[in-house]
Amino acid sequence: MNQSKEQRILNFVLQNAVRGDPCSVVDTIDKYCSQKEWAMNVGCEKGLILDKTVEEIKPSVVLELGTYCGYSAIRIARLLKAGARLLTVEFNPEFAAIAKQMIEFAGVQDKVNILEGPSEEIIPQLKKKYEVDTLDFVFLDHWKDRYSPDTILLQECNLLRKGSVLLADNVICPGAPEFLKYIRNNPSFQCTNYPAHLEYMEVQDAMEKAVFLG
Ligand SMILES: O=C(NCCCCCn1ccc2cnccc21)c1cc(-c2ccc(F)cc2)cc(O)c1O
Ligand SMILES: [Mg+2]
Repeated sequence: MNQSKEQRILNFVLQNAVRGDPCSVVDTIDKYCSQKEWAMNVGCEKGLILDKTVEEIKPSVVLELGTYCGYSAIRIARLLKAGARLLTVEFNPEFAAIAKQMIEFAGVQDKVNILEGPSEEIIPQLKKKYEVDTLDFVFLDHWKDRYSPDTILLQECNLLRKGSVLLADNVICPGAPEFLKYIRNNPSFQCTNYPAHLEYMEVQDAMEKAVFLG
């Protein structure tokens, strides 16, 4: 049975990156996906916006929606302080299996917990099953039409506190118009837009940051 694109990306990392070095894994994925096969990693340009947001917040508890191959999970985890943890949600079992191997190869597995399933099922379990009190940082990178319902669900589940930061990928391409409408008209959020390019392409995209005001 021929390999998936995600398996090819993992194999390229296993053969070309440095085990235990998260930056080399990130750079190797970017090299493969810019030169050989496009893939929906957040990429290096938007990845820098993600890095700066994480470094600013210094979060203890992070939720990522949309693991894919683990690229952004590795970017986030490499910047987390000792004892901080990342919970990342992936509903595609093949992607979750690839991400697990990628995260282990990068050496950040002690900071990362991959939760398999749809966000609408996982989010209500975070407090009791995953011992989360509140979330310091949420990276939204899953189905674009789930960004606003899941933001509402996070509030309903009391998972946000004054100062919790949401960062959403792809608000221009593929786009998340309903999310932008919801979040920018909601007085409980302070929004900032970060124009950028779609990963590995000369196509306009942007990230949206939203700080929960409580
Ligand atoms: O679709 C994107 N991502 C989501 C993938 C599916 C997530 C499924 N999933 C994961 C966890 C989870 C939990 N609950 C429910 C569902 C869940 C995406 C697409 C593009 C893109 C594609 C083509 C193109 F021409 C231009 C741009 C670029 C990106 O950066 C993207 O992120
Ligand atoms: Mg994305």
